[in-house]
Parts: sequence; structure tokens; C-alpha cells
Amino acid sequence: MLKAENLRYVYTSGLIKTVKKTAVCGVDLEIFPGETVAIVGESGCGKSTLAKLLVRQLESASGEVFFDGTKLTGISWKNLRKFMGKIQLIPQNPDDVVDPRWAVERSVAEPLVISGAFSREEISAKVDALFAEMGLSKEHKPRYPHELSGGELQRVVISRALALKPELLVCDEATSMLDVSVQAFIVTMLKEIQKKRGLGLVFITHDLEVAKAVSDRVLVMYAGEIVEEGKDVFDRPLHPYTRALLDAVQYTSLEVVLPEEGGALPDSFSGCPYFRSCLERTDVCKEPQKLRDVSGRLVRCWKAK
Ligand SMILES: Nc1ncnc2c1ncn2[C@@H]1O[C@H](COP(=O)(O)OP(=O)(O)OP(=O)(O)O)[C@@H](O)[C@H]1O
Repeated sequence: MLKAENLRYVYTSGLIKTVKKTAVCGVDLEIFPGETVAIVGESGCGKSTLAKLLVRQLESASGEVFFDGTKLTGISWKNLRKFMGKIQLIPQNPDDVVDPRWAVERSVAEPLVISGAFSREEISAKVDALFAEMGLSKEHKPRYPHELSGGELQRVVISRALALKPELLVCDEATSMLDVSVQAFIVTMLKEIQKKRGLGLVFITHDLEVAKAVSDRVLVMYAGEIVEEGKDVFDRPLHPYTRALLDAVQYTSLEVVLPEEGGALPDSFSGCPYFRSCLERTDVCKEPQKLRDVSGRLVRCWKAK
């Protein structure tokens, strides 16, 4: 359904001295219809940037994104719009998509209005149906975002994302600002909607328990690269970074905090991105490491077996 090839994104910041930061580096991935893929990794590894590249909120420096075989990179805005309803981003912060000055029903209706495909009556009926599907009542419709709880507001955000009948939802830490009990409720709701509508789900999270519970497949990101990808990654981690990530979770009760022992590598370094922090490194790790198949698992480490 969604395919990305060799995606790369570089942020440029600084007025006097320009600083470049490669946030996503050579990422290949494919999401199949109805599948749930979790993308995990520590803060700053490039997960949100990758999400924005997938939903075309950011234009990649290089690489391609395809949806059902159609190339979305480099196409005109007019043509891109036809696909944008099919892939929807659910961000961490509802404020990114819900206008605080609008009653929430208007935010849910907005994509339907912009599409120009529906009458006022049809839009009203669709908004009612979306609210009902997300377990929200008609009483919630005229309220403003600040008049809803965090969980209710996130359900409004999901209603809006579902308005144009997407085929893929990209959830970027969509529950991390909520209480644990509300998180579980929203995750369960997303899985039910996925089943009912046959959606693909990309679940970006630093919460490995959630990733394990919801996903069919896991992608582990480190320093902008996918270092490991497969089905039973948490039961049998093969990359040293995945093992360190799992160990860190055990010691910090779900909040992933990993030490950057050696600091950032210079841009000229083309070897393993985990080189400086890896306790198992050898000189071979200074060479570029490709993702390779190790008994059905893709691992970016020459030592994995
Ligand atoms: N607008 C920006 N300008 C410059 N650098 C940025 C910008 N946005 C992100 N970055 C940098 O790019 C890298 C990847 O950021 P990104 O937000 O994609 O990571 P993340 O894995 O989603 O982190 P988190 O889990 O904390 O949201 C980080 O080093 C970050 O500091």
C-alpha cells in the first residue's frame, strides 16, 4: 500500500552559522493493507520526521514515497491532494490539527468541506456518524477544544482523520500525552476501527509495551536509520541497539533514556550509526552496514546471526 525508498531528510538551522542535521537517512519501508507497523526508537532518532515524510507534510531531500504504486514524491499539489485523504496523520498534540477557536464539530467537518464533494446535509450526517463511531455524543459537537478531556479531544482528532475514509493512519505518539488508562482506551479503539475499516496503521511510539501489544511488525530506528525490522523483535532482538533499548526500558519503567556515550558521529562517517555507543563494536563496524536478512529479520549489523 505505502512504500518508501531511500528517504532522507536534512534540517538546516542557524542564522550566522548554518547547522545541518540529517534526521532521516536512507529509510526503506513498506506498509501492507490492514497491517500494524510500530516504529520505535529513542527521542530524537527521527520518528516524527519520518512520519511527516510518509504523509508528505515534509518534502524529502531524496528518495521516493509510493501509494498503491503511484509516486507521491515530486508530483503536483493538485494530484497529491487526491491521495492525501487516503493517508492521515494523527499527531501527538491535538492543537496541531484542531483549531482552539472552533467548535470541535467544525474541525471534524473541515476536511469534508475542503473536499468539495458533499452537501451541507451530507457533511452534518457524516460528522454525526464519526462522533458516534468514536464514542462521542452530540453534546460534544458544539464544544471548544478546552471544554473536552484529553481523551475526548484525541477522539475528535481521530474522527477528523477518518472523515475522508483513509486507508492508512500514521499515529505519531498519538497517546503519549494521555493518562495510562486513557492511552489503553484510545489504542483499543484504534485497533477496533482498524479491524472494522481494514486500515493500515503505523504506530510511532517510544512505549515498547504498546508497540509490542499492537503491532504485526516492528521497525527500530536509531540516528535516522532503521537498524532492525521484523515480527518478533522484542522477543529476540538481534541488533545491539535494540537490546540496549529493551534493557533501558527495564531500568526506567517504559521511559527510554539511553546515554549518548560517544556523542554524534561526523557526517563523513559512513559506518554503523551506533558505532560510538556499541559495546560490541569492531573495526568492521566502520564500514557501511546494510540491512540484511537474518532468518526472516532485517538487521543492520554484520555480527547478527
Ligand atoms: N525543525 C527542526 N529544525 C532542526 N532540527 C530539527 C527540527 N525538527 C527536528 N529536528 C532534529 O531532528 C532530529 C529528529 O527529530 P524528530 O522530531 O524526528 O525525532 P523523534 O524521534 O520524533 O523524537 P521525539 O520522540 O522526541 O518526538 C532531532 O535531532 C531533532 O533535534
